[in-house]
Amino acid sequence: MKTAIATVSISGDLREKLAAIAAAGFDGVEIFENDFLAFDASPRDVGKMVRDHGLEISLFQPFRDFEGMPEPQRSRAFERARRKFNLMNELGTDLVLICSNVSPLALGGIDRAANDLNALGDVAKEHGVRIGYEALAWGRYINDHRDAWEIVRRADHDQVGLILDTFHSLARKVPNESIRSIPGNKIFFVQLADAPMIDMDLLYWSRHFRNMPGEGDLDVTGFMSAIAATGYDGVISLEIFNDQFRGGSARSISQDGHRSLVYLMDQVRRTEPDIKIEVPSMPPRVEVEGIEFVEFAANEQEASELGAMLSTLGFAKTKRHIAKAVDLWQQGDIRIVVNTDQTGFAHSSYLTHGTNVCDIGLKVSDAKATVERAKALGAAPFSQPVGPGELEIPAIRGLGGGIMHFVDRSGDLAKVWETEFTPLSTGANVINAGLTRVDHVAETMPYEDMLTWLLFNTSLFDTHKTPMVDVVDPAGLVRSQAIENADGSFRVTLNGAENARTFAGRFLEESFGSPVQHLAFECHDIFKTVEALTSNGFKPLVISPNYYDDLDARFGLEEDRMEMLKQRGILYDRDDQGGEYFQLYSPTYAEGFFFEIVERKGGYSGYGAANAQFRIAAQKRHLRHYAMPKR
Ligand SMILES: O=C(O)c1ccc(O)c(O)c1
Ligand SMILES: [Mg+2]
Repeated sequence: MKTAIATVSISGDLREKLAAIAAAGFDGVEIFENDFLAFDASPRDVGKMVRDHGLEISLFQPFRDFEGMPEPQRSRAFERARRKFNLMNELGTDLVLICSNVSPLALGGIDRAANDLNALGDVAKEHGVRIGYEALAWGRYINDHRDAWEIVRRADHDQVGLILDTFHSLARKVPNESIRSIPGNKIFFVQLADAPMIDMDLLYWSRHFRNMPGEGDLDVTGFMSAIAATGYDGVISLEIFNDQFRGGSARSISQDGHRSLVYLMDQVRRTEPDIKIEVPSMPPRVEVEGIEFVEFAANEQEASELGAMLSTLGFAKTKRHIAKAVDLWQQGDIRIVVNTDQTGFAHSSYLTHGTNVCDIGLKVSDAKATVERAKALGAAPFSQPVGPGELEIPAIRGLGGGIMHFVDRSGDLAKVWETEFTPLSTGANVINAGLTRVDHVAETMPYEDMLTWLLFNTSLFDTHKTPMVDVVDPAGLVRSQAIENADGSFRVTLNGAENARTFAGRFLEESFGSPVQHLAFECHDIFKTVEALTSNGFKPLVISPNYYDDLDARFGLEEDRMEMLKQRGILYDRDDQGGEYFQLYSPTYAEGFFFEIVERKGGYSGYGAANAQFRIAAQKRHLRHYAMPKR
């Protein structure tokens, strides 16, 4: 499998783009003509620059409005093509993409187009180049790969083949199965892009909203499986027109691109086991069974404030690490680790971000295999020296500067809490509040990084994404999307902040990019839980009475029930099947970190999106009214 990416897909000038593309591990590039035109080096020098980066020019594109023109435009188009073939010779590439004609002058007619391509095939042969014909979804007459293939078939020329682009085919819902009858050697090139399902003009959708395979909603895997079935063994190339990518980090977008291709081909291999697909073998997507622990990095002072908050939530400090200043707090199946050690990763995380979640431990089916798959997908393994009596726990670097550890049921790893920790005599008079497990981990990132997070999580773990929802903060929009496994034992919400004045954006800025902004714990009887919390001295976030008036209007709850919610500051939601969701929020801590307590009833599977706006407004009021702990 040879991989490539079009230069349009990422930001920078041509030199910056090439450096990022090479670093991400691609074999080649599609030179988008405008990137070449805007660059001030000769075609020969550009060709050399590409090869000096260890890349090849897999394709030159696009050549527009060629087939089916009347005279004199037809002759002009041939002349134009000759000029570009000369340019390709100098660049050192032998394949050009001709996209279907969009000109109002075009005459149409399948045989006319086939004849033109056949005649151009002769010219191409003189120059030692090949032509690939692609149907644009908005082409004037040709906008379906089945018609483009018919033209290529009738052109019947060795130099003329078909280029398939997932976007054009899937956006128009052309069945993937139609690809299987095309001979693989007549497919000259394959371009891949995904896109979110939005009802929009095709051209606008294509030019602004494409994203990497796996980041959108199109069946790119089905498409690629059909391609694989034709015997195609050429380049697979990303051609992504995306507004955020154009302005994003060239390095990280290129890395995502490479990850998306490895992930895609791994999926294809699993759905088409009989087809030979060259992709490094790797373990399948990892089954996550739950969250084993969440670790905070802190200093002594802030650890005691955090501890006070945990106590009001009903956690007990149960264990201390055998060698380090690391405490374990527990309630139900929840483990919170508070690390104030002056050495190691947690300490450097504290120095960078202040008190923050620096590490998340996941319970997985196979911890070693998780790291192996992560490495195959381009993630970095993590390790630090282990002291006497400590275990080597498989780990990787996550996004946003944190790390992730993986434990499974096998051998020593299952006993890490007994091996590395010694029990403390708690004695404290904290009342257990009935919190049973981590319901979800909520991560905040700049909006333009959301897809990176989405791909990272869904390519590594056996999870799916939920539809994106808009959350209105008084200062701007926050987009929110969840990643979950099938039984809900692993849920992460991604919250993309559009600006730094939103509650989420402010947290990111103040914490220097620390991603985990809140932890939500599950309980099974929120009213009982509140009783225990109150005895522990917990003070919930204060919600506006207006919220409860509206709640009453919307759901018509019984009066006492309504009063109970209002008195206790509990937010409420109900789905169409009658499933119910109860949410209670802690005050904010430090730079806007907080805890949430939720109860799900009757199969409610969402996150209370309808309540988020009112919760955020309350949190912002809280930030204004109460002095935050200073450091
Ligand atoms: O948007 C376009 O014009 C355009 C050009 C070339 C392509 O390969 C393509 O898929 C789209
Ligand atoms: Mg294309």
